[in-house]
Amino acid sequence: MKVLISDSMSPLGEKILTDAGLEVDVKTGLTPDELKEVIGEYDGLVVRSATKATAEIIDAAENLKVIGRAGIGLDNVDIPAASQKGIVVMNAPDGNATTAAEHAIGMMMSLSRNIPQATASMKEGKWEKKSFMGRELTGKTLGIFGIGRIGAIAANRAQGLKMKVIAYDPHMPKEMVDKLGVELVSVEELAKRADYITVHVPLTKETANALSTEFFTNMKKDAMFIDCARGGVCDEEALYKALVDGEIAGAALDVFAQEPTTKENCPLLGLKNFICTPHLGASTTEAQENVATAIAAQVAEYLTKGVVVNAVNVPSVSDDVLAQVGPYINLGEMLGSLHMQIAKGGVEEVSIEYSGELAELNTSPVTVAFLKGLFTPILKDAVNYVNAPVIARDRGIRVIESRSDSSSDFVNVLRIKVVTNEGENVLVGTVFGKNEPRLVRLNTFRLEAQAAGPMLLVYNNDVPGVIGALGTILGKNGVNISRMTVGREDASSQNIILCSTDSVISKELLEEVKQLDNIDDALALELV
Ligand SMILES: NC(=O)C1=CN([C@@H]2O[C@H](COP(=O)(O)OP(=O)(O)OC[C@H]3O[C@@H](n4cnc5c(N)ncnc54)[C@H](O)[C@@H]3O)[C@@H](O)[C@H]2O)C=CC1
Ligand SMILES: O=C(O)C(=O)COP(=O)(O)O
Repeated sequence: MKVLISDSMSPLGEKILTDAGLEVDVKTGLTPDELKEVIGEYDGLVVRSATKATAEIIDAAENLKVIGRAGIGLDNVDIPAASQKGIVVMNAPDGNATTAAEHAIGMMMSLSRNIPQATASMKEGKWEKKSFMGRELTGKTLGIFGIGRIGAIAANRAQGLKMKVIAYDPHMPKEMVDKLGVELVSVEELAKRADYITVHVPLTKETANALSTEFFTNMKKDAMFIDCARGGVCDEEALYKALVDGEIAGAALDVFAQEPTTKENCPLLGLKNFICTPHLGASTTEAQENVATAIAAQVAEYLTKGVVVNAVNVPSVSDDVLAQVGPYINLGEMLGSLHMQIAKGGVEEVSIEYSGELAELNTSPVTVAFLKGLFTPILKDAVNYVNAPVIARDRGIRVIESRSDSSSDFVNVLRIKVVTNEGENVLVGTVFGKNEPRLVRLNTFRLEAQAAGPMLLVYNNDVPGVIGALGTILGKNGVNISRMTVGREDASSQNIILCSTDSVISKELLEEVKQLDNIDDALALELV
């Protein structure tokens, strides 16, 4: 079998693949057309972030069985297209965390002491001692936006530099953050108190452009901003304005909305108080050896033995188990994703009840799939079918499983309650036919919904005219409703409406929907 390594990578990865008996070609810098031409020859493709494994490439990949990402982010891989072709997509989410955190600390020091600017000045033949007055880090406050793996390492290193560390992460329980010696604060407090802000969240629906004018205006005028996580989390136009208007003193970016980045597509590059690196967060020998060896071992294991490790689109279970519980794995993952999207506050406890015939099966892969679904909206590519239970444990989330052999209305029922620090939700699902997952209860509302793709969930009063008004406003905004289910609450005048739409509901449209008469609340949901 043949594997193509299409991005620059530690040679240790290639060695692992050839030692496993695979034929390996290393061809970096291929154009999309060149890749499309050769991809048909390969059973495996190993990438970093430069190669774009688009639907078109995947379509041309006649023999491809696995795509391995040496690193975390899978933004460059069309996962639904791969899943549709039965191609396993896997990543190596652990190997570069320390290196990425160190890069953020390096950026903080460079900003504080004007190291890049002073280097450039000396190289121009100048000796500008007075222009580059710096600032000490000791005693200053570092604010961490997203305290997961990398955020926690950055916190630890900053504490070593005698900094006070505060963090904002609405999905992290306070006790876990306390254990790191870090104070958990609101997003406003983070902006207002920190002397330096460093970003360590994935790009999700919730984090896209989350750091914008309001955040920068709340920051101290002499504070500095660092983002080594993902382009698109920080609104680059707002950052530009904040730097020019003196709302903040400096900024450092390693990641950009558009990469590769130039002065033409990113005016920040023209500012003196802005420093940058070309997505170097994971680029150390150590991290590259970690991720290359991990992904090569995973790809070799799959191609030679059929064993799936760290896949984001295929559960790690045998074919026998998959044949029995496969449809419930899809149901579990769907309920997990919906739960996180409707939950308010940080998750503390999950109770999963298996009833009916399902109670007699090996349901542990369903629990894992539920947890993967639960974390995907907030952690994105960092969660997979292997590490989801570990993430739950590390976040102090209690996972309680129970079984009952009776199920009221359906042959099989999966009932899942998620408790957060702000309340709880119950979702009930079942599988119709061979593989048709359905949501049949959302808290007290009974319904029968085929949840998929972009959706709009509306809580409304059960009075005439609501559906008409909703249809009109979506229609006016060019949003087509492909399916609509109304859920009734027993013995009350409340309804829910779940619409599947052909396009994603924008924030602005969602606000308009919320303003309609007799609508109490509305949420834009998405299942990918
Ligand atoms: N520049 C580079 O080369 C590299 C960038 N990265 C990126 O760094 C980021 C962080 O990676 P990890 O720490 O491994 O991920 P992680 O999944 O361990 O942590 C992410 C944290 O963000 C939190 N979060 C999610 N939504 C949030 C929100 N709306 N507000 C505040 N916090 C929120 C989560 O609860 C979680 O604790 C990812 O985007 C990853 O792709 C990772 C490696 C290298
Ligand atoms: O692992 C990640 O998510 C990264 O951002 C690193 O990207 P790279 O492998 O350096 O192209």
